[in-house]
Amino acid sequence: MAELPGVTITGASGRMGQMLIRQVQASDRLRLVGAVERPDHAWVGQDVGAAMGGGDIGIRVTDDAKAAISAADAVIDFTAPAATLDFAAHAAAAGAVHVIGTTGMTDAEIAQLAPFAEKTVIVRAGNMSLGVNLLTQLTRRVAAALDADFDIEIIEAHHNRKVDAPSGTALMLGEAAAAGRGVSLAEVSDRGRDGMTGARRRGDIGFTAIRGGDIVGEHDVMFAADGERIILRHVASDRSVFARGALKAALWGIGRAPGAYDMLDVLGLGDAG
Ligand SMILES: NC(=O)C1=CN([C@@H]2O[C@H](COP(=O)(O)OP(=O)(O)OC[C@H]3O[C@@H](n4cnc5c(N)ncnc54)[C@H](OP(=O)(O)O)[C@@H]3O)[C@@H](O)[C@H]2O)C=CC1
Ligand SMILES: O=C(O)C1=N[C@H](C(=O)O)C[C@H](O)C1
Repeated sequence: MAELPGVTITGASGRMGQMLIRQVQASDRLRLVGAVERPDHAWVGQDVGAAMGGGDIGIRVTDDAKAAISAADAVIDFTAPAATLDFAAHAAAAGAVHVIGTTGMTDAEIAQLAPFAEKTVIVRAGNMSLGVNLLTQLTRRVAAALDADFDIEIIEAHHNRKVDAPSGTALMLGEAAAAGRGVSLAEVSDRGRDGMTGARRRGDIGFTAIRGGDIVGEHDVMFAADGERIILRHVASDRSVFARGALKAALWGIGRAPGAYDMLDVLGLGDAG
């Protein structure tokens, strides 16, 4: 019987890294072949199952990302922007599918991925859940149906360890709303209100970030007009929704032509806007 496709997980000790390892171990379609952490991390050299508090699973955490990615058909990467760019170079050289969940990347960092997407499949999304990707399509439709009498506000809430704001999901939703309105998000984005801001500019898309406790990820898209409001909401209560999407993306990408893709491609939602 042919071996299952092998997957390497970067940022193995992280919140998402551990969730991804559990999901790959539970999968009957993928097998874990690598677990990467940064040099000097306490987990390096340990069996990743034991490091996570369980029994040995036969995969040692390594700081040799190049070797671990070369040994895999796909790498699933929820880490940090600089690390993701390093892993992209290794994935492109090895022809491994690179599933990127990392958020907080600047436009310049995202642009640096383009040459790697000529060599391998990159699937990148600020949120890998089915629900949020569907919500982007709903947001786009509602924004297209309403004029700028409806102020669009995106409110996101996350745990107190999150380092980037607005969340990657909030930005996806902002892009969807802007696309629905036929405007550029860069031109209408209002991210930082503090002090004497002046009245709200008609047509702006506003962002608010809440950080607290162990909130997994919550996003509201509010369309507020005089006398009425529409609120589209997604609540993630378990990180497995992101991990399951990432595994789906890895499987979808294996054997596909190189290119830059997102979860709408993976989920077949691309034409629903
Ligand atoms: N797209 C999506 O669906 C989702 C995206 N995310 C995003 O995923 C990212 C990670 O989130 P989360 O798991 O909560 O964060 P964590 O901080 O818990 O995990 C990040 C992990 O990446 C590791 N890391 C950072 N740099 C390197 C490196 N150079 N080499 C190897 N490992 C490295 C960190 O190690 P160390 O601790 O030593 O720094 C840590 O283990 C964030 O950008 C988050 O926004 C999260 C959930 C869903
Ligand atoms: O950091 C997180 O936790 C999350 N990050 C993603 C984002 O920035 O939108 C996705 C999810 O909301 C959880």
